[in-house]
Amino acid sequence: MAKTAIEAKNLIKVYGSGPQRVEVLQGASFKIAAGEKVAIVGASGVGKTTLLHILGTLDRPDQGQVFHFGVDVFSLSDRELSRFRNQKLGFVFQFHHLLPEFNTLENTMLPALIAGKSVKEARKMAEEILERVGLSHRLNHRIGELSGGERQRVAIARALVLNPPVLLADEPTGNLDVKTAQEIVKLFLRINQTYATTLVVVTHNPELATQMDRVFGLSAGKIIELSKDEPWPWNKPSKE
Ligand SMILES: Nc1ncnc2c1ncn2[C@@H]1O[C@H](COP(=O)(O)OP(=O)(O)OP(=O)(O)O)[C@@H](O)[C@H]1O
Repeated sequence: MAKTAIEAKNLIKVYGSGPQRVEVLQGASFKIAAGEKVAIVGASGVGKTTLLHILGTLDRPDQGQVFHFGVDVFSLSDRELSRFRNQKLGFVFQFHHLLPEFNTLENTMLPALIAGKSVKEARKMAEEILERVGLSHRLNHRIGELSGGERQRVAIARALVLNPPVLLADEPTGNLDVKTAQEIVKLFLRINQTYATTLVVVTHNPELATQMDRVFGLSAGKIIELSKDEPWPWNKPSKE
């Protein structure tokens, strides 16, 4: 059986207090195998981004644990955690968060430089992954000179430059037209096949969600595994 890449145990996360109190996660637990592709879906505001940030150690749960390949990540020191995030996780955000004053190549090199690679090594790694995502002809373009789909591909290349075992993506097709979104879906599938990268994708896009191995629904603070063939609970027609 495949190794467990990510295990979430009884995650609890509450924002605010008094009337502002929102119990976002109320005991979310699940396991994701190494090399698996999982979508997280759910109604707007239900807590998907919060959950993804906790899985990616960008935010901490109030209670519960997250293990990446058996490592209890929130038991690491801040320094160890930064290193872990840089080397073991790739992030793709809805609004790509690229640095506009730098070009495609420089943006992609950045995680490798932070990891201590030489400029020469970082450049080679960035060029390789940019070729993989079909951007070899845009290396010297600044971010503002790229299309939405190209920017998202730079963001994916940057997330993958150190070949992390886990890629976390938040609405990666959210701002793209249908055709460009389909290209990004294909790219994710190719990356998963080529590098056996474990993929966790938060999305409202059914086309992306149903291409994953499993679909997790976040509802009332808990994770339920959904069948890909039935309408998801919040999409069911109302009985009235
Ligand atoms: N820093 C915060 N302080 C207080 N409340 C917050 C904070 N971050 C998120 N929330 C609240 O927690 C809930 C979950 O937010 P989250 O962004 O995780 O939802 P989501 O499922 O990703 O939503 P969407 O699909 O609309 O992007 C929302 O009700 C939101 O208003």
